[in-house]
Amino acid sequence: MKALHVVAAVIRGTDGRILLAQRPADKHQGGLWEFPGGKVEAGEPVEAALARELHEELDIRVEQARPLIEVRHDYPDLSVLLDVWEVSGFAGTPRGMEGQPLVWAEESALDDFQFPAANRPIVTAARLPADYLITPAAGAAAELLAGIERALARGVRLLQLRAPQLSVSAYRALADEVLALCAGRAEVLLKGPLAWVADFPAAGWHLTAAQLRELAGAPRPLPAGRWLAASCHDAEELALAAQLGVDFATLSPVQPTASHPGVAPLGWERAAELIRGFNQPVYLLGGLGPDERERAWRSGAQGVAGIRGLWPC
Ligand SMILES: Nc1nc2c([nH]c(=O)n2[C@H]2C[C@H](O)[C@@H](COP(=O)(O)OP(=O)(O)OP(=O)(O)O)O2)c(=O)[nH]1
Ligand SMILES: [Mg+2]
Repeated sequence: MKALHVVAAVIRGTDGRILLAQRPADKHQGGLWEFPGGKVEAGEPVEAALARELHEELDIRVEQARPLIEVRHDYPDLSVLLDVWEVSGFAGTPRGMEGQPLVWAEESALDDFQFPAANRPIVTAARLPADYLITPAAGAAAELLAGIERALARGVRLLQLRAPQLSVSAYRALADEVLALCAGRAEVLLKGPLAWVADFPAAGWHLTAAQLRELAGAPRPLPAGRWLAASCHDAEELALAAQLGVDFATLSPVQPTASHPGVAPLGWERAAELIRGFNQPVYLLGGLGPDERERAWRSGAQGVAGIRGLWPC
């Protein structure tokens, strides 16, 4: 089958809205909305292709960009590798140089647009931040709550409430408080038995690798509007996560960690290779913090997950 390498851009305005363009009716995936971009030419560096396509199609000059996600998709007639970058700085005012309609869409309104089938993971990646905070496995409920409040003040937008130090009833009570505190400010994923899912309708769910294995072959246990993530450590778990339809995964441990001294780390190269085989956003985890965010992006990840550096002491 014909294979295409395409570069596409999630272009974000200063108000957070995202620029979409409508594909001409007579082209492949015609009439659908897309993230602006086009074919990478033979031998052309991807970043150069990004700059060229956005200049040709929108008359803008890219000033700030970082890799967001790579998506592989097989259409019946064509297989595409979409190399998606987030563009957060540009010069000029975008205009449709090929006559294509443009629209600045709110993140929350992206579901109202019809995209090509390959774009689902891109929409997910566009909605997720670069950092995924996991709460520390020590401390009383009140301390965790105070820490989360400080993290919110610092701009944390996605967090996993993990508190193995608490009893079941203390965890569930804390979950209610955390969800109330985070409402409208950050997305919260809980950990625990799937039997609890209906008790916390505002929460997403973060599955352990053991839960993933138990769910093998089952349908997605949460509706599409609620975040579903899973902890993965190898290709097999990533495959189970993909099969279950998770929105994103964590992949660990990338580096040695004090909390899991006996576990061999994946290392950066293996992590990047595993990410290439998985079509949804991945947060890298294990001995990482904001200092490794850039390296995580270059490895194909959405960003970093963790406590260190993200948890405000
Ligand atoms: N730009 C872009 N292409 C996408 C998206 N989703 C998706 O499946 N595609 C597919 C559709 C096309 O098969 C291919 C992009 O090719 P294209 O026709 O836009 O390439 P181009 O801009 O270089 O166009 P042309 O000069 O060849 O006319 O990738 C998306 O969000 N943005
Ligand atoms: Mg194009």
